[in-house]
Amino acid sequence: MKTEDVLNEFRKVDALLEGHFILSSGRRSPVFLQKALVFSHPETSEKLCAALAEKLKAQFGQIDVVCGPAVGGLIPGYETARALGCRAIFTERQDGKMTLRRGFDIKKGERVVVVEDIVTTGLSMRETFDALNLFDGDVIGGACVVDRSNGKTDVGLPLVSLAAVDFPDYDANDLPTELEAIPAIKPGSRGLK
Ligand SMILES: O=P(O)(O)OC[C@H]1O[C@H](OP(=O)(O)OP(=O)(O)O)[C@H](O)[C@@H]1O
Ligand SMILES: O=C(O)c1cc(=O)[nH]c(=O)[nH]1
Ligand SMILES: [Mg+2]
Repeated sequence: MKTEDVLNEFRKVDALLEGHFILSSGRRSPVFLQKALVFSHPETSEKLCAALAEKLKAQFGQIDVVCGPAVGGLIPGYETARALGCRAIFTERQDGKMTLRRGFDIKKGERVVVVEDIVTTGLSMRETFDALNLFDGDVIGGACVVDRSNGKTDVGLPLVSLAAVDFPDYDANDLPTELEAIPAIKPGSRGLK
């Protein structure tokens, strides 16, 4: 699948939003990919994640465990694991800190990949690597459906993306006038009370 094919899946379900958005990192953007709308269609999720799994196999070879960070990584993580025929686990935030809970374990020698929906600054991916590195097993890399940094983000390990785009984002204290004029909304779950 090409980047345009992936973006078309977002357009089809009106999930390529325009406005003023507060991203997980706190940065602001006039564009937001509302992945939850895309992943509410199981056949679309299956198609996207099967394509991502092919890229993962080509990059990493054997993969034993896929970890999808909650909330956004849950569905793509599970669906990619299904395509790979491996185990699916997830991390979640506990008092804001990305954590592996619920009795999930990673055995020595198991090769683990983190699958995110979206990567922008890569902070969530790095936090997930840190959470997983407290366990046995080898965290070998990451993947995402859309890389909003167009390949520029360094997550510290190899990163595979199904689509790479260059959507603008800004420091909250340095907004263009057209964004300042629109009230900001925060669609993601980081910091939710
Ligand atoms: O690369 P980053 O700058 O970290 O941004 C990407 C992260 O932002 C979103 O999560 P968010 O924390 O908004 O919550 P969600 O998973 O509930 O959407 C998305 O699911 C990624 O995890
Ligand atoms: O950076 C983010 O938080 C982010 C951007 C985006 O387009 N979609 C999303 O779910 N999160
Ligand atoms: Mg997330």
